[in-house]
Amino acid sequence: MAERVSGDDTIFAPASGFGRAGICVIRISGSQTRAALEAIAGEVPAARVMRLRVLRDPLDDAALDQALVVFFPGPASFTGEDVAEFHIHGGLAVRQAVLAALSQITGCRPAEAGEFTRRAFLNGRMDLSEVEGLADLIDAETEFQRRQALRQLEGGLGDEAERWREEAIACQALLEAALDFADEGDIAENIESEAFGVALVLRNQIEAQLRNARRGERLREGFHVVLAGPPNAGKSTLLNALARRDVAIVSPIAGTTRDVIEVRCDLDGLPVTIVDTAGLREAGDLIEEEGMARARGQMAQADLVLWLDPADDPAPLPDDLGPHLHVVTKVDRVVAPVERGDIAIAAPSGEGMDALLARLREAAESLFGEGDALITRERHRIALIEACEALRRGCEQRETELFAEDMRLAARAIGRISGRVDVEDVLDHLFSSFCIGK
Ligand SMILES: Nc1nc2c(ncn2[C@@H]2O[C@H](COP(=O)(O)OP(=O)(O)OP(=O)(O)O)[C@@H](O)[C@H]2O)c(=O)[nH]1
Ligand SMILES: [K+]
Ligand SMILES: [Mg+2]
Repeated sequence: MAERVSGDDTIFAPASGFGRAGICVIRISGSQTRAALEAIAGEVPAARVMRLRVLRDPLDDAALDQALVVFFPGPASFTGEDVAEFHIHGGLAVRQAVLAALSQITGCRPAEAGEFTRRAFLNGRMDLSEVEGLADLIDAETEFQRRQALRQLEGGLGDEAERWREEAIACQALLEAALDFADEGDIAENIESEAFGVALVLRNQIEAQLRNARRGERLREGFHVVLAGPPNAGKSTLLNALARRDVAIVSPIAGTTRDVIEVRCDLDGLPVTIVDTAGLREAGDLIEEEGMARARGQMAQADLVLWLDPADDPAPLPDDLGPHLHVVTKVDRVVAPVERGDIAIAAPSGEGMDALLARLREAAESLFGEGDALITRERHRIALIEACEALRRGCEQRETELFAEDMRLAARAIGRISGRVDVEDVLDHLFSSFCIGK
């Protein structure tokens, strides 16, 4: 990532999506925000009140657009700095003209991806877990993802982690007090056993959340369903039916699909990624071999494999299949009722599709489970596992000093969640995942 020119720069960028639209919001943040408002909108409007203004080119005073203008003085703004928004007409030429006008203001430059949010973090307006919640909210594709992201943006994880961190610090303080009273045996012992109790309760609370961790992470990423089976089993036909669009090539030629094709679907709010793969068989050219290797790789990582087994040409289930549903396809091609498998479908006519969807939903729900997970990223999980380890080790120490040191380490590990410690490595990665203007 490029070095930032200077922390004092005033940055600007369109905050709404690209392309032609009714309105485009251009956001400005930094010490030159007032200057930019005066130069382009003619005045600095009262705080947090929208005003209709003609925007003008600061060089020749030519009108650029009619816009709604709003000013958020720092520190009570999104970034903590002076912030303004121009709600201009969303045409490409209008946007270009206003951005060009902003470039002419001394100290103003276009923002990098995530730079507004980075400033909000650095100015203490959001903690790291809230920044992640914001990133997830912008990326949320389904209702469940939206809810989880919003909870995190509102501090669901950050507040809890802060409470845990304070408990660990309180425990460390108790142990240090016990050291001070080391000469008076009873007092020291009582304090130490109180610390022991605090550490134990804390560890139980964190472990309870860790049990939900995979669920939170999987909800962010989506439930992974892999379609597998012999060539011509109807995998691509089923993918197209589930995606409700023509994503993959379907043909009567065995070995049509070679690459892995992924489609993200919304199953009543649950995010599901459906993966189509190359048909598995003995023979094949080099490309087909590679396709089958990829198919096997996908099957190994799947949350659920749908093994497709054509009614008119039975394909036995592989031995080492993990969680799966045995789906008999092309049931319209046989006269006798199908006696094998978990479910029977004919995707082109829609037969059995409602039942298949219900089974998929059941499987996804049992993975995602009930209730709300706080932990949504591997980063959180690793920090909390480390904290639990320090809490456990501390309780087993014979020396009070070592017990206290482990509590300090536990607090430090928990502190990584909100970005109080060791954040630099996370920051660049996280902010670069944002769009420009956020
Ligand atoms: N009659 C009938 N034909 C089907 C059904 N499902 C798929 N087909 C046909 O079966 C053929 C193979 O379907 P595909 O979806 O390409 O099969 P595939 O499993 O993706 O095949 P590969 O990509 O080659 O591994 C196509 O001609 C489909 O139209 C079905 O339920 N009934
Ligand atoms: K085919
Ligand atoms: Mg196919």
